[in-house]
Order: sequence, then structure tokens, then C-alpha cells
Amino acid sequence: MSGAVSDTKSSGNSSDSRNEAKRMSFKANHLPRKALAAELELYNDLYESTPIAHFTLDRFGVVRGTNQTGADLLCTERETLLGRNFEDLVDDSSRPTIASLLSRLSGADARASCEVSLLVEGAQAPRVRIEARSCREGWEYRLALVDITESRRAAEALQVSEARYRGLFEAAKDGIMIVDAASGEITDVNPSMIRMLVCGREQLVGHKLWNVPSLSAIAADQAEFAMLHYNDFMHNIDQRLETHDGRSIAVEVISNSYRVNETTVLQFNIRDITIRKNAEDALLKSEEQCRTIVSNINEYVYSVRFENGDIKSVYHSPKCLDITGYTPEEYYKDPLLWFTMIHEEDRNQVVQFLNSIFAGEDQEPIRHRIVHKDGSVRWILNNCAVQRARRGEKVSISRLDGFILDITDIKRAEENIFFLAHHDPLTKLPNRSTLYAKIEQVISVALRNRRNVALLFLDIDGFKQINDSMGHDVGDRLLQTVARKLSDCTRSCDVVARLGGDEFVVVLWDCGVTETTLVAEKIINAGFPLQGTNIMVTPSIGISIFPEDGKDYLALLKHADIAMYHAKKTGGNNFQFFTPRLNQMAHERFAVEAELRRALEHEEFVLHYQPKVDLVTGHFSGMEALIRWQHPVRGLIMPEEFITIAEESGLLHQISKWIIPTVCRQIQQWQQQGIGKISAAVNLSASFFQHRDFEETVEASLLETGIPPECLELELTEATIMSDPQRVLGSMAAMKALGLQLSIDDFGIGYSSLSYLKKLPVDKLKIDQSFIRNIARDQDNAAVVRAVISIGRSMQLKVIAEGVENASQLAWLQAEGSEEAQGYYFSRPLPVPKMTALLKQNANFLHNPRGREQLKQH
Ligand SMILES: Nc1nc2c(ncn2[C@@H]2O[C@H](COP(=O)(O)O[C@H]3[C@@H](O)[C@H](n4cnc5c(=O)[nH]c(N)nc54)O[C@@H]3COP(=O)(O)O)[C@@H](O)[C@H]2O)c(=O)[nH]1
Repeated sequence: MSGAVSDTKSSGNSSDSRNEAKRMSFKANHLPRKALAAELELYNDLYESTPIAHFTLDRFGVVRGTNQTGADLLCTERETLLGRNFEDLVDDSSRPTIASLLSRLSGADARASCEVSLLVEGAQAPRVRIEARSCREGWEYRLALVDITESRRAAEALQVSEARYRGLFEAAKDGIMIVDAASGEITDVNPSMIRMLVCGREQLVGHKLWNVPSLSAIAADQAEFAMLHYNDFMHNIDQRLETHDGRSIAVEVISNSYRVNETTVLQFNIRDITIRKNAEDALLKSEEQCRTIVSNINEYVYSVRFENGDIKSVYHSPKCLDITGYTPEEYYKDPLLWFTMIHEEDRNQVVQFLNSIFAGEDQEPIRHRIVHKDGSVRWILNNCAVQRARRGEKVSISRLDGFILDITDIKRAEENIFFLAHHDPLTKLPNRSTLYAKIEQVISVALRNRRNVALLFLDIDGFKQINDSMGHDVGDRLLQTVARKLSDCTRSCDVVARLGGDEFVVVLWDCGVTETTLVAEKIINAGFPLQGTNIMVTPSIGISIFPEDGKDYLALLKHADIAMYHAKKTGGNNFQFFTPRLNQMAHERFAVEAELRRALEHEEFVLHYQPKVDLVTGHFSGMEALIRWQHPVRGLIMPEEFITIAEESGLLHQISKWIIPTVCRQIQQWQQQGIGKISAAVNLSASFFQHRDFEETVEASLLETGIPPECLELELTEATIMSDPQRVLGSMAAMKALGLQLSIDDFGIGYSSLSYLKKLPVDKLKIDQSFIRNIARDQDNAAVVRAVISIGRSMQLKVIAEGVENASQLAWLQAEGSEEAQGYYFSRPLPVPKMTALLKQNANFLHNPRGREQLKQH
């Protein structure tokens, strides 16, 4: 450490010392010797024991005297110091200082001071302050050395400490602001504070805290500042400051007060937490959003933790209340509550599911039932995943997170869809596909156990007519009644199914002919009451038995169908077991059907015409077209053999579409041959009459041939009319509007009421030939014919009697006033060439036997 010299010019102080010397010399001259000795001793004592080291140097800087303190300071004996150059007693760096000091002392009463480090062998050099003056007119220098080692060290330490704290203050990342507690004036701020508030130092330091707008959030006025001071310590973690460039920053402020040099200061440590706060806010917001989402979604979200084998509820979203009836709090209280509410029949399944999830297997969400707090059973979809925790080598399941969706409605809808897919919606009976599956199952069990299975094929008699005439609602209710009655007549192990329409199947397990007969009789006897009427609707039942009548479902169904057809053919309201004979008949029928198709393709159908006779004139009143099948092998086949099959197979539709234009063309030809205006009647099947093709076919035929419409006559049976009265009536009106003639065929055997008859736009009633046959002998028949003739007359309808085979029948009819007749008596149905010849002869069937000639020839 270098020495330092302070130059002190001689002043009042040097005159004081001069006065002191004078006083001493006066004392020496004037005091008595003893007193003088005592005084000298006192001064000597003071000189030696003073803590100030005194050195007397000659004007060359050589030590001429020192006190004990000087020797002690240099850790040596006084004698070793005497005669040494004082410069040698200081360290190297201090020597120039001593040289400078001594040079300044040269002159009387000069004074100077400096700081130097002494040179002490083997010890730390003491630092001393030297106050020096020259004495004896500059021949001697007196130096007073004060040891300032400790004070200098303390000052240095203080300096270091101050520098350290200043460094901390300057380098601190937080803003630091020092405020005088009494005045509120900001006395210091660190750079971070300035940066944080984006301002200059001068905008803060020297200002009252509350006058700095950016700090108003800390203390808006003096009163608030006083409160801060009063509180001594304050920690505010949620404050916002406005920076000088207009931004809002989030800060955490800590203030405390302490005393410095008798004054109290407040120190504010201000940390910019904007980024953290924003992140926290964003996190809070996102957590809030998540919570809102989770609270509002339809799923019940849950999370449970596993801790040392215990289950702890972590989270249960509010939706759990809706789905399970329990609140989240109830789950937090009892983490096993969730397990206890699983439907007991589904518990094993859920345990298996959880085990496989825990084992790390991929699992589809599980569907199972729970028992709601209100006792109702709910279906839920439970989807979960496990979280694993690793502790060293050990991996354990730490959490189970999942969501639960109430699928009760979906499940019900699925069950409904499943039911609808497998059942008939009207009767709720199994449908065709379910029946197939069930019967296959029943057959395989029967095969293994050598048991019989009976299949009953049931069709409701006259269902179409009921449905058409009484409406579909009545028909539907009838089908429901049939379903119920069939179920009542069978056991739970049997199967009752609806195939569609009015067709039902009953499968009887382990039933042979005897048992099946009993069940069939039970069904027939039960009958099916038609709602709102006294009518008991009846079924026709065909029965096939496994294994005799078929080894599989299709064979059994086909054979039962054949048997049912036979039951229907034999009048309905009965049951018929399948027999090989029935099978043969069915085969024959199928063969005919196939042949009919071929016949249609090869145009093997021909029309024969039978005259209708005017009983007044005896001439043609018209004719009836009657179909024949000119079979290439079997010859001419009469309609009785094929019409029904054609009708049932739908072929009659095609045939009728051929008949109408053929008849029209024939009339046209006869007209072209000059035969004159002749009409021909066509028999119409109910199905064709109701078909949309019908009106089109008639119109097209009339248009094509140009024959007068009244030359075409349509014969409809009462059954045709009653099959769908509304529709048929509409078509009849349309035909009438075209100008066609309409007649009711086979009149008298049906059930036309007179009131209904009045509504029909018909021209003619054709009395069924069954009444004519025994007309002379059978009073009832005669009465019917008389009544029909009378009805015709009263309703201004023509009446024609068919099936007239002999003169007496003719005579009877003539006597009763019948206007027209048709029958073998006049002529059998004739092929076109013969009919053409007859027409050309203009035969009189009453007087001229030529008509009857035709009968003989035919
Ligand atoms: N939908 C259609 N049905 C038709 C058509 N052609 C005929 N048929 C129907 O077939 C049934 C049998 O007809 P068919 O064998 O031709 O017999 C007709 C006459 O031959 C027979 N007839 C006439 N006179 C007498 C007689 O004096 N004695 C007697 N035993 N039979 C006689 O009657 C049948 C005509 O009856 P109808 O039709 O009621 O006038 C028959 O039901 C035909 O309707 C066709 O093209 N389409």
C-alpha cells in the first residue's frame, strides 16, 4: 500500500506549540527543582505510554528518538531504531511518500502528514498515519504515528461490502427502488427497474413515489404510501403497473423498511411476472375451458388413482350425477362406489375387461349395465386407459382415466332395430329370416335326438276380400288376432312366425301326426273373430312333418304349402297333411304352368265363339268368346283345365291381353266380311280387370280396329265385382263411358245385394247355367230364374239365360219372358271358320234347325 502525504501549512496550530514550549521553558526556569522533576516524570510517562508512536528525526531523516509505542509498533527494541534512516522503517511503496514528507518539513514550523505502511519483519505491515512537524528551526522533525491498520481495514471492508451490494443492486434482475420513508422520495432505482418501466432514471429518482404515474398501483397518494411504511413489510403478488410506453405488466412487489444513518428507507423489490402470469392465466383459462367442456359434454369423465393398493378418486365430472345418480362428492368419499353400481350380471365381464386393460391389452370400449341410484338399469359405454408409473425396475398402474357415455337409448334403439329386423312389426312374431334360423336349429336338434318336427303352413281364407272390402285396418287387426290365437294354441318351445301377408307358419317341436292333428284342430276350432262383425274367419292349414316330408326347412315349407293349397282348394277351414299324391298334383300343376308359358310364347291359344240368341227374333243377339288351348300333343284343351292355374300363376293377365285385341280384330274382320254389326262378349278375370293394363288394352284395341265400342261386351262375375268393389266400379264406369256393354256373369250364385246392383253400370244379367239345368223340375231354381228376370225387367236390364240345352228349357224361359239365351241347344262354342259360316247364314235359331245342326256337328 502506497503512502499518502497531506500537506499542512503551519497555522494557528504551530503557534500553539511554540507557546507550549515557552510555557515549558518558563516552568523549568521558574518552578522549584522537585516540582520540575515531578512534572518531567509525568510528561515522560505520558510520552511513553501514549498510544501514539513518536519519532524524532534529524533534518536528514535519521531517527534520533522514539517512545516505547514507536518501538512496539515496529516490533523491535527502541535502541535498534535509533540512528536508522526513517525511510528504511517503511515498506518500499511508502518510501517516496516519506521522502516527500521530509522534503515538506524542511523549513521552520512546517507541518505535513501522510499515510504509509511500516516495515515489520515477520508480521503484517501496520498502516499508520503520520502527523509531522519541524522543530528547532527546521533542525529536527517530530513525527506522531497513529496506527490506522484496523480502521483502514474496516473502511476497506466497508468499501468492498458496499461495492458488492451495489453490484447486486445494479445487476439484480428484479427492479429495486429505494424510497425515503419520511418524504416518499425515490432515492435510488436499479437498471432493471428502469428497463421494466421503460423510462429514464430521472423520471423516477427524486420524485415522490405517488407522483410517478407508472407506480400509482403501488401507492396512489401519500396516504397509501404511509400505509406501506406502516406495514413495514408487504408482499403483493397480484399487481399491475403501467409502463411508460403504455403497456400493462404484472408484477410481484415486496417492500420492506430499514434504517440507514438515522433515516428510514423503504426498499421495493419488483419482479416482472407478466410472462408467468400470462402463462398462468392461459393455463387457468384452458383449465377452465377444459372444465367447462368436460362439464358440458355428454360423457361422464373420471379419473382414479392407485396408491399402495388403494383406489382414490381424482376426478368425476358433474355428468356422473345424470348418468349414475351419484354426485362427484359421493365418489370422492367412496372410490369403490363405481364398482358396486355395476349390474351384477355384468360384473365378471367388467372385471375381465379391466384385467386385460391392466395387462396392457388393447380393448374396445366395454358396454355394460349399471344400476342407477334411482334403481333403474342403464346401459353405458365405458372407455378407459391406464397410466403407468415406473419406480426403478418396477412399473405399476398409477391411474385409470376414462369416460362413460349413457347408451341406454341407443341400446334400446338397437334392440328395437334388432327386433324389427327379426320380427314382423304388425304381429311382433318372428319374421321369415328368424323363422329360417330357428327352424334350422330345431331341425338339427331333432336330427340328433331322432324327434319329429311339424311345420304348419297357415293361410287365412278370403283374407284379400276382407282386406279390400273392409279396409286395411280391419285386415291388420285380424292378422294380430291370428298371431295371438296361434301363440295361445302352441307351447313356448314351439315357434309361431309370420311369413308375410296372411301366411303364418307354426313349428311344433317333437310332434308327430297325432299331436299335430290335435294342435291343428285346436287352431281350426279357435277361429278368428273379425272385429266389429259376427264373422269368424277361418284358416287353411297345410302340414309337413320332419323328417318324412322333408329334411330341411325349404322342403318342409314347400310341402306344407302344397298341402295348404289343397286344403284351400277343398273349401278352406280345414287342415291337410302333405302326401305324395298332393306332391304329384302340385308337380302336375307346376308342369301345366310351365306348359302354359310355352303355349303363350308359341301362340297356342285360340278363341271359339258361342252364339247368344234373341228369343224374340231367333237371330244372333251376340256371341261369347271362349278360350281353348290347341295343345300340339294333347289336342284341344278346355279352359276348365288351365284357367285356374293360369289365373293363380298370373299368366291369365298375359292371356287376357291377347284375348281382347283378338276379339276386336275378329269383330272387325266379320264386319269387313259384310256380316254386319255383331257384338262379342269377353270373360274377364278379376285380377286383369283391376290391373292398370286393362283400360289401356281395351282402348288400344278399339282404336286399332275402329269397331263400335258397343260391339265389345265384358262379362264379369259377381265374385270379380266383389273382390274390390270400389276399384271394379271405377273401371266399370270407365268402360261404360267408352261405350262398352257390361254384363254380370253367373248371376244368382253370388251375393250381390239389390241395393248394390243398382249402383253398377251394367246392361245385362246372365243367369248362371246351374239354375237352367233342372229348371222344369227344381222349383227353387225356377224361382231364382223368375226372380232374376223380374229384377232385370224392373231395373231395365237385359236378362240372358245360359246353359240352355233343350227345347223344354227354352220353352220355359220364353214363357217366363226371358229375352236372350245361350246354350248347346242353339250351338256349342265354334271355331272362327264355323262361326263365320253360321253368321253368314244369318241363322234363325228358333225356327231354323241349322243352329242345332251345328250342335250335332260339333
Ligand atoms: N277369364 C276367362 N274365362 C274363360 C274364358 N273362356 C272361357 N272361360 C271360362 O272357362 C269356363 C269354362 O268355359 P268353357 O269350357 O268354354 O264353357 C263355356 C261354355 O262352353 C259352357 N256352355 C255354354 N252352353 C252350355 C250348355 O248348354 N251346357 C253346358 N254344360 N255348358 C255350356 O259354359 C261356359 C261359358 O260360361 P260363362 O262364361 O259363364 O258364360 C267358364 O267359366 C268360362 O267363363 C276366357 O277367355 N277368359
